[in-house]
Amino acid sequence: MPSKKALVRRPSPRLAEGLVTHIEREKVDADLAGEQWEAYVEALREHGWETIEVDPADDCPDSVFVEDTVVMYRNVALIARSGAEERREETAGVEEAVARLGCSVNWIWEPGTLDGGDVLKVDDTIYVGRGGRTNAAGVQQLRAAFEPLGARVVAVPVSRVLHLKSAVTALPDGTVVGHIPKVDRPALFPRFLSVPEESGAHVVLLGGDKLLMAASAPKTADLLADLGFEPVVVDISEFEKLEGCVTCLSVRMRDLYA
Ligand SMILES: NC(=O)NCCC[C@H](N)C(=O)O
Repeated sequence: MPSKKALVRRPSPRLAEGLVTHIEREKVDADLAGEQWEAYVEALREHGWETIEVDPADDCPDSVFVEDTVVMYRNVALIARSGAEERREETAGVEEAVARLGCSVNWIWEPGTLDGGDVLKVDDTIYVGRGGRTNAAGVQQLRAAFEPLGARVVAVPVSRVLHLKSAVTALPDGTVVGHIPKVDRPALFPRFLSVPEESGAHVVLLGGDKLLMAASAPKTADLLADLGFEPVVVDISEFEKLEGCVTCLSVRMRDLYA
């Protein structure tokens, strides 16, 4: 049975200073964010995930968005190099955590930039968003790291949102879901389902038909339930104010060689 481990990282006391790029800044309630983070972690645990806390990075406001720091494929952890310089110090603790788990570690190097939020895996196809945070050299380095291991890397333009996974994610059957106004090229995905809300495009596969989703996408939750999936809903409003999604608050590790 595949392992179900997930990296998470406690919010920094400086969370409210996190970056915003495509939306207006709104005041973040740090206490509420802490409660929402605990509930998110609990939802992962309740569905069979062993959560592993990366050492906190209190000086890095965006460190809770741990998914951006590393891309996992099989047993290899590719440490990212964010397109936002402010986020580059976040990787040190993550590197230690993945090494402790026995992963092989590889790195995105200058001049490459890549955020984990730009990488969507659907079986052995790895879609990578070329956008504000991931550049062409980052795409090439991702290819060089993972194609020899059996992946096919498909580059996708991203201009309307922060990351590829802010625009699209995938259901357990591989269908890509996205809110059309935010997706540059829906035709690049072989099976695409349009959803009625922007945050409805963000699903975390918990196992089986269960999908972790944000409370801000009730119509999409209904649509997906009607298609036979089981939405598990968490409120992440304080992270959404910083352009965070359910996907970016953890790194799911399904294929660890352990
Ligand atoms: N993968 C993600 O969706 N990450 C969200 C990162 C939000 C953070 N405020 C940032 O701008 O980097």
